[in-house]
Amino acid sequence: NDPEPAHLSFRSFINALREDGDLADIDSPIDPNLQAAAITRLVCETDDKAPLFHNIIGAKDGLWRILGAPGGIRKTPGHQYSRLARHVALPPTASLHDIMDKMLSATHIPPIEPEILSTGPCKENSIDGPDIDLWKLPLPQIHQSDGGKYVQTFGVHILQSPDGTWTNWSISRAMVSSKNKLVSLAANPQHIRLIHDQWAKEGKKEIPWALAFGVPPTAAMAASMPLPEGISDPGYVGAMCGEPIKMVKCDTNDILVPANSEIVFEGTFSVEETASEGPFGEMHGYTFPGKSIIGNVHTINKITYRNNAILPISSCGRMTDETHTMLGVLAAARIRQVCQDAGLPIIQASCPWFAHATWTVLKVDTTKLRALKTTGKEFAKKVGDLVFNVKPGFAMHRLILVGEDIDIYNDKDVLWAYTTRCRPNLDEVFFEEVLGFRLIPFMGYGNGDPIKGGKVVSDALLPVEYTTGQNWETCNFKNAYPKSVQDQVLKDWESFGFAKLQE
Ligand SMILES: CC1=C(C(=O)O)[C@@H]2CC(C)(C)c3c(C)c(C)cc4c3N2[C@@]12C(=O)NC(=O)N=C2N4C[C@H](O)[C@H](O)[C@H](O)COP(=O)(O)O
Ligand SMILES: [K+]
Repeated sequence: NDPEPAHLSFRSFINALREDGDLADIDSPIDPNLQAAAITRLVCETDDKAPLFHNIIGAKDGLWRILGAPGGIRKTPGHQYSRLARHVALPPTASLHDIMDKMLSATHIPPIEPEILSTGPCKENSIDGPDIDLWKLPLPQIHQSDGGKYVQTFGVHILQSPDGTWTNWSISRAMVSSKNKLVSLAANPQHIRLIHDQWAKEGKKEIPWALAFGVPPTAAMAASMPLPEGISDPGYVGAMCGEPIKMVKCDTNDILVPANSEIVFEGTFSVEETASEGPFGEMHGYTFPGKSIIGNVHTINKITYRNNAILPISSCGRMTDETHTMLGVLAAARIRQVCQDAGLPIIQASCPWFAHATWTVLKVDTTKLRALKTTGKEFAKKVGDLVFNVKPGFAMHRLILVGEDIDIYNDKDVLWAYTTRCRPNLDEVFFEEVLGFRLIPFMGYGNGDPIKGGKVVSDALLPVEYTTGQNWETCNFKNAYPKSVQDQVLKDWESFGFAKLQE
């Protein structure tokens, strides 16, 4: 057991899940080829416990056990987001808004730089360059039609800008392309691509790189969040936690990795060497068999790992997995922050699971909105011009604006407002000149330009909310009857034979 708390140690996090009754310890022999990911996939589709596979077929010398669905949601009422909450030291009852607030909490405070230790648990075992043969490891096959073994679906890529002033953590998929190489998806506008291009401009051939698996959970959350360019994740996470993250230096380069990482791949990210990447079962729920693209190659020069190391995996696809609960939610969180920093009256943001991280719902403070003396058309254009031109907005293709009466974390509320208050076309502002997200099927496999346009701000605020405020009575039990009638109905409810009401 690690001395650090759950948000600072992957092992403590797993113990916390077990204490929450949110972990399935599986000792049966499980095949890393499809079986582990298939169990994880069904866990994601049924919101069940995170599976910890202790007996992976082919594992040896401590490589490896597998944890699935590290960022999944639960069906336990009031504890739906407890697995995410444990990532950021919040109680199991935390709401998505609380989790987003925590992840944004270091936005305007100084960083706390990491503490560099001489060694750590990630150094307990190692495999040196000439002995590295990834094919001998129990590599997971995540989906049957993936173009290769995606060993990387929840590790954190660590790269630095050429001048070393910026350290970036990010999650990006990577599959094994040879016995000591991976090939990753590193596309614009992601920072992994940006930093790659910075080194290319300096004429460098190989970029010092590390890929750390089983990092402190807060680090995995930051790696999944689009922080502003130049903001180093380690210092941001330190500021969020109120204490420095403990790091150690790689043996074969100067990259720092979290000291208690489960597994570390040390090596270089190639400026020029490419290989075929994909297809992969992606965040929007599709695999297009046989469709691969060109990815960039990472060469592994050394592997270090903890005793009985655990490889975390994300078996992503249809809702609900880490590409929705972390990629989507944390992009929405940053969109809220960007709007607030620009002085827009946005008080909350959400990323409904059914939209597979392509929609962000923005709750507007309509009192402040009315003070702007603006119209829906103008306001929608202002929001879109801002959000669709900054990195946090790149994956989102629809923004929906709603007023205070809508609980944006409740799908029924969001769809009620969208379907009844936003007149198609007239109440929508379209954006065809902004960066689009190729991975969405209507983009990459659609009718138009795969990486440009196809975005919209749907204004689900009625005109009266821009002038004098809501002038309607919602026709539901809570708003269409006097309190005395509601109280009587609730008092008699079960005695009339009706089922106990959910709180
Ligand atoms: C789009 C992505 C994936 C896909 O759908 O295949 C793939 C799936 C997996 C690995 C499961 C996955 C998980 C589990 C999580 C949590 C996030 C992602 C991914 N993968 C992708 C990827 O392969 N390429 C990519 O560009 N961004 C991805 N993100 C999102 C990024 O992490 C996020 O945008 C960060 O903000 C990036 O950091 P900065 O650049 O902002 O510093
Ligand atoms: K990041």
